[in-house]
Amino acid sequence: MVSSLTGTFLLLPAGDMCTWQYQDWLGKVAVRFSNFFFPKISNLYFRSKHKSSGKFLEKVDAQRKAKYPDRSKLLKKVTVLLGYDGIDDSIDNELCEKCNGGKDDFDVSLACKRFPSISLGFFPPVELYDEATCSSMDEGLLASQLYQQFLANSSDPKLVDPDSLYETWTSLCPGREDGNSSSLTEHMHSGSPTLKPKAGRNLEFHLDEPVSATTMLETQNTAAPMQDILDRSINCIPGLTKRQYSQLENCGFHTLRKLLHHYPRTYANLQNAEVSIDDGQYLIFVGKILSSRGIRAGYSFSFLEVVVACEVMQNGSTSECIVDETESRKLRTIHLHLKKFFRGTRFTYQPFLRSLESKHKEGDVVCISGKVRTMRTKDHYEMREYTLDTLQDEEDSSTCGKETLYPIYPSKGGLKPNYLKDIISRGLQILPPNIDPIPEVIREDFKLICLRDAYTGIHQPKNLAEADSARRRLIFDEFFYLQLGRLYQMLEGLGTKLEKDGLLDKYRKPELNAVLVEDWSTLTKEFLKALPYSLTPSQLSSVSQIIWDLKRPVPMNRLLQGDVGCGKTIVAFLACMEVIGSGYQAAFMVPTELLAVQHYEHLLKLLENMENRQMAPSVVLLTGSTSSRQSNIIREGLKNGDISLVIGTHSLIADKVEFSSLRIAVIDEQHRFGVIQRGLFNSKLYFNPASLKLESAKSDDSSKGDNIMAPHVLAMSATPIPRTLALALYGDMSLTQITDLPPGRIPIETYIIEGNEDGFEIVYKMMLDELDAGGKVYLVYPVIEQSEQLPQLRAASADLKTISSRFAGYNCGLLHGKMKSDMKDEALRRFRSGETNILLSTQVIEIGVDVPDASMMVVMNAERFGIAQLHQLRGRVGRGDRKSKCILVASTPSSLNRLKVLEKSSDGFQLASMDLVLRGPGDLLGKKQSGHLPEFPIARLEIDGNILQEAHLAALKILGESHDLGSFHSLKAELSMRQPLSPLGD
Ligand SMILES: Nc1ncnc2c1ncn2[C@@H]1O[C@H](COP(=O)(O)OP(=O)(O)OP(=O)(O)O)[C@@H](O)[C@H]1O
Repeated sequence: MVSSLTGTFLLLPAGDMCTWQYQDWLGKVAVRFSNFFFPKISNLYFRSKHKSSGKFLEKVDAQRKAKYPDRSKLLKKVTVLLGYDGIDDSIDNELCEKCNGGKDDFDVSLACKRFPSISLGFFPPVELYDEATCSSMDEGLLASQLYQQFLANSSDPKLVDPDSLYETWTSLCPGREDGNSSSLTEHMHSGSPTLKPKAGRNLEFHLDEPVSATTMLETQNTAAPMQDILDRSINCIPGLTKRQYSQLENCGFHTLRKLLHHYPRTYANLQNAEVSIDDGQYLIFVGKILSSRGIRAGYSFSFLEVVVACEVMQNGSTSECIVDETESRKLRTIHLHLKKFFRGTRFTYQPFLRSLESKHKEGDVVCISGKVRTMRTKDHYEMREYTLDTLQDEEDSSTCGKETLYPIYPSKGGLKPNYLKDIISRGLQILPPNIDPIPEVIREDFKLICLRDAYTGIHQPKNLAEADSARRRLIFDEFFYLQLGRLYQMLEGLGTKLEKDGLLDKYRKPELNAVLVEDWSTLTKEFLKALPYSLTPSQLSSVSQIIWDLKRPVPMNRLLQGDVGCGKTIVAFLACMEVIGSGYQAAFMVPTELLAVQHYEHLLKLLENMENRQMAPSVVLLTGSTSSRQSNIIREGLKNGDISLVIGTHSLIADKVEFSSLRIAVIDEQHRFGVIQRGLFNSKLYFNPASLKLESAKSDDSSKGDNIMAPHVLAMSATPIPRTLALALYGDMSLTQITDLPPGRIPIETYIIEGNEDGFEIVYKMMLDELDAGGKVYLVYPVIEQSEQLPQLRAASADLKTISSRFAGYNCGLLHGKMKSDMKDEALRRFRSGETNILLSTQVIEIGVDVPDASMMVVMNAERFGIAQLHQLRGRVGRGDRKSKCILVASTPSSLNRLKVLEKSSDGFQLASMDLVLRGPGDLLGKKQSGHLPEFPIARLEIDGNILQEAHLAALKILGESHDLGSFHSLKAELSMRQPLSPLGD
């Protein structure tokens, strides 16, 4: 094997070797080079059986003037000749074995002497750099520059410590440490002095020496694409070990962006240790370094201990006390022991420890902040979590310790807050200044700080004001890209510039356009005539706005909001009629079968009332309970266009369901559908011109030039979500609100009653009165069956017997989610028709159930429900002209207060806003629905509504200038890096 390989090797001309693409090897070899490789290879060389490898080592030496990759290439060959698969293999096997336990008696310096191409300390100690890091460093632009600096400085034989690599990094990207926000690129462009390593210290750079032309060019090239650094793998952070890298990866920190978006939970406001020092406090001190020692404490364990002496007040006195010499005696000296621990044999080498020690010089004045722990000896404290800043002089110390915020991070996936803090701070150091995709003019207009300052400000704020502006900028970003993405998608669907400008104009001016009833399609007008009531002004204007949208060659994405029972369904039916009247199809998707059946029956009844019955479109019901034979017929009808309107559950989004010419998708209770379900629904609902069968039926011009348009989407929400939330979910701001209730509605009387014996007597008495007066009663329970774990909860099934015997003269029915579909329909039908007078139910009735003459609702264990949910439930009564009551039975006196808001208010918007503030948007939409919200890691919709509005305006401004973002390359790139957005707000 060796000989054959040797043969191959010798045939290769040296020139070829120089051109080989061994970039990835460069990193790998760099990793191993100074730590294991030279001693090991040399060691192996001295074994007689590997004499041939010696020749190649000599060849390596002969190539000493060649570029580094060529030498590394040769070294790799040597390992292969020695019988290993490569350097990795050799290290992982025999070489590591020695490293871990065997006595390594080989004198490295001898090898260096013999082969001058081998220089020790050529690279930073490789223990802390894994292969991945190095190869990615090699790819990274900043990294490559740094790498070049190291190569250029290769003559320095000093072994360097791992931390210093990122010190160098910092010096390449001057950061906030020195308060200087100027950038490397700024230096380059302004022609100001450039960065170059200081002679003799390969990890320091200063500004007064020119760099070579190559470095200059590289640096200039690096300037433009810097914003993509955020989406690079976290292994671009220097100093990350392989273990750290995989730990972070496992916890979801795949990119630098993900890491930097792990925001502090809060900030501890560090105080000067003026009064007392207690265990676990976060404090700030200014003092002088007394000593710095790197200590080898075991075979594979070492630590650095820096002792700092600080003067603090005697307990009980404050700085103001020092007015004269005598008073100043009240000062006492304490000793802080700053400790950093290292595990691993490689950290026990003396050069490493000496180099750590040398970072902290005796007599340096430093500012230390962090968590203190008292030690046994009086006035001695230990700090393991700390930040240390060396002050220029003692005067500096006066500015220290005024107010310093110490970020407290949430832990993630087992990674400790302090560990994350450290990694994040390293991540911040490699951020170049030019990462901001948002143009300066927008930043100025909306008074935003730049992105790099925002990241620094949120993670390492100097004061609360800085943290606050950072937070504002980051929230702005969360909203801005959401809005930009939505609007961009909408513009993409449009053909001409005029149309695009028109759309943007529409969103700039919130006043809505409407189509007069006269201009509605004939079918819509006929259907309107068949209604047993007149539309309320709000319903009428909602239909007119929607029809205006339907006539435009832009897919509508509109949310129809309205308080419970305000009559949204009829508005959606009219929109469907308009589309059908123009020769297209409509789909109406609801979350439950119960609701699908109800809507279907309701619509059929209305269509029956139509004067011109021939005009009535074909309507079908498709749910999970539809027989497969029936489903096949329905699918066929939808495909060939025979069916105009389908009402159904999520069966509508099944793969098999195809439409001939779907033009509108109505999604009732839209937030009840999962993200994936809605995505599927959107993607499949594309108008298919090939199978257009109803072309001849077109009666208006709404379809001109739009035969490849996505269907309009009308989402409805019975949960009256506040405007900010709606805007966040629907960046295009197509929001229609029904603000009035149908006439004749009498406000529901709400009572909060404690569920004790007396309380229930009152409740039963009120129920009996209602039943005697001819009313119908819903009894709502939190659970179906009684459970041993929660005996205090009343259960619907268990209560059936009790209630039936208590109200012997009246019929009771049961309705819950576990019942079969037809049983549920039957239970509701009997209640609607009056065959049953009391319906014991779970929250299954919460959504959309419409029994207009139901006049009383009693909610058991009402404290188990959210405010918005109770409001929804309460909306099941009071839907007709009968005076209705809602009784909320609270099982504990403490929960009475929370429920009282429902007694006072019947305004769904007000109650929902309250819920939003109290519990956040996820809870408002129900726990299962929280995933529907776009990710807002830092923004709080309930308090950041104004920023959302600004972000919307900024997005309009940007797109107004460039519809396809062609003039904003960085923004476009940023947008594409963020999650693709669906038209429904996911
Ligand atoms: N303009 C109107 N005049 C009189 N009654 C109306 C009017 N509009 C709707 N209704 C009736 O009001 C009741 C509630 O309407 P609908 O079910 O559409 O409300 P909704 O907004 O969908 O309520 P929910 O949020 O509970 O689903 C229905 O019985 C409906 O027939």
